Amino acid sequence: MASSLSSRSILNASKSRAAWARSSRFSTTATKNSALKERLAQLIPQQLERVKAVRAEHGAKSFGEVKVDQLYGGMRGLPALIWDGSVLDADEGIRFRGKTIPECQELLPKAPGGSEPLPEGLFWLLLTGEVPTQEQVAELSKDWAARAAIPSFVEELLDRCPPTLHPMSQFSLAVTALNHDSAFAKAYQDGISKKEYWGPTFEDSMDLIAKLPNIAGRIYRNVFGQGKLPAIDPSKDYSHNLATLLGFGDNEGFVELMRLYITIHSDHEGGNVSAHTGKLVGSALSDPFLAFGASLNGLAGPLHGLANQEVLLWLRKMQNKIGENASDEAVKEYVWSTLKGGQVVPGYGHAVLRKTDPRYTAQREFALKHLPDDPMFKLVGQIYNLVPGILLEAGKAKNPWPNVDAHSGVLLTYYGLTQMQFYTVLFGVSRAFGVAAQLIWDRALGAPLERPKSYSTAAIEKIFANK
Ligand SMILES: CC(=O)SCCNC(=O)CCNC(=O)[C@H](O)C(C)(C)COP(=O)(O)OP(=O)(O)OC[C@H]1O[C@@H](n2cnc3c(N)ncnc32)[C@H](O)[C@@H]1OP(=O)(O)O
Ligand SMILES: O=C([O-])CC(=O)C(=O)O
Repeated sequence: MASSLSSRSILNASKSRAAWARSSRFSTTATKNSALKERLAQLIPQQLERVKAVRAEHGAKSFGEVKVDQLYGGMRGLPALIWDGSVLDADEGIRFRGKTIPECQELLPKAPGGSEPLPEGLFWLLLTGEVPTQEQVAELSKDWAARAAIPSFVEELLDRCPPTLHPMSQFSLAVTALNHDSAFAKAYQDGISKKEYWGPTFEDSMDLIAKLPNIAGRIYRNVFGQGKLPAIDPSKDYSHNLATLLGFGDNEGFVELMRLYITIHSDHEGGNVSAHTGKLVGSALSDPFLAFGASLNGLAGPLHGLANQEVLLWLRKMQNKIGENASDEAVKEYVWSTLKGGQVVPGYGHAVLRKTDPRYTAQREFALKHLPDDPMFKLVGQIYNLVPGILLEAGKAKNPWPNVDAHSGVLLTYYGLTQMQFYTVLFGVSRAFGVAAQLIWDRALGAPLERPKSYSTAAIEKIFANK
């Protein structure tokens, strides 16, 4: 009785959802059989065979020992996940499907007149391992523009948020609410076969990425009072549209920055907080909106994506305290006072990297080209010359070098996007690319529910009592 009641209420809910969708102005007009989806459909059987072969040959082999310290120490270095889009080397930094950032900058298609890679191409690369053609990338831009509208209830939800609610909380709320129209959730309720999971996951992922500029733009304009949101232009690329929705579409430098920014922040292998959270939540067959909403809540932490906001706050506080054009001695003293106050120097250190983050270097090169004389850029350079030495002297941080977040805020500030509380939203727009690509593959390869084993301290004491 209870189960028939609950299935009736699920049925009613899905009927009213369908009625709502018909009545709302939301509709997906995108190409359903895109070239990207067709290419994936060709690649999936090959990858299934490849994984089967790897497991048959190596499945029973050990990957090394696990130390008790790793359980207490945030699982550093623990081999625990499969993530195909990118791999992080401690010294060299990230490679997207085997390609470094400079290689991606060289090989991926560009906008006419532009010199930074289009993130559409990066998404294609993350998903297929292949560099797309200009035409394939242009089709993706059009597809995303066609899917960009957000349901009116999500617009209302955002419009009702108090401007004091952090932009990342608003972002996560809106992305989670997109689950209302999830193709995967609907297909699951309709009894889709496991073998078909990847199809609606692909559609949801494409919708997710496509709708992020409208969500980000609406949050920005609501919170910072920047006027009415313009429409998406189907003839423009994703980054150009994002820039337009934020009010910077006429600034070609900012548009180029968005292309670079979204490309380099997209993916950082699978163990970082936002990527792993998305994969974990997706493993329960929560749809991509629920999974990526969870990713965003992780990205919103100050030790992860929020560090780009923290860097700017820290720089501003420094300037208030010691003035602009401060001497090296004054900057050093300020850095030491941060450490002595028991705080971290934001933008420095990393859980895996042991050298300067190549994403930092890519942004520095962008700055050298577009804003070489900017005083904040010069301050970032001054800090780069001083902080690693101080962190080494302090003796705790395993990596004294800057990460991606040490540089991004200064570039945004230069172009007039000065509201630092918004910075992590842009990181989130980009991170959707990497998380979505892996969610699609996880469903295509039948990745199981994640459920590692945990231990209590008492259990560890007992295990090693007589050893
Ligand atoms: C996109 C990204 O997520 S990139 C990272 C963004 N985050 C930041 O920039 C925040 C500043 N950096 C940090 O807090 C750290 O370096 C993290 C969180 C990124 C990495 O953490 P871990 O892997 O634990 O670093 P590590 O093993 O080097 O930490 C050892 C000690 O050095 C400290 N440490 C590490 N980096 C810093 C730093 N930038 N400033 C001060 N202390 C630091 C740690 O807090 C830790 O102290 P504890 O022993 O008192 O707990
Ligand atoms: O790799 C990490 O742990 C953090 C990071 O730089 C990212 O997620 O971009």
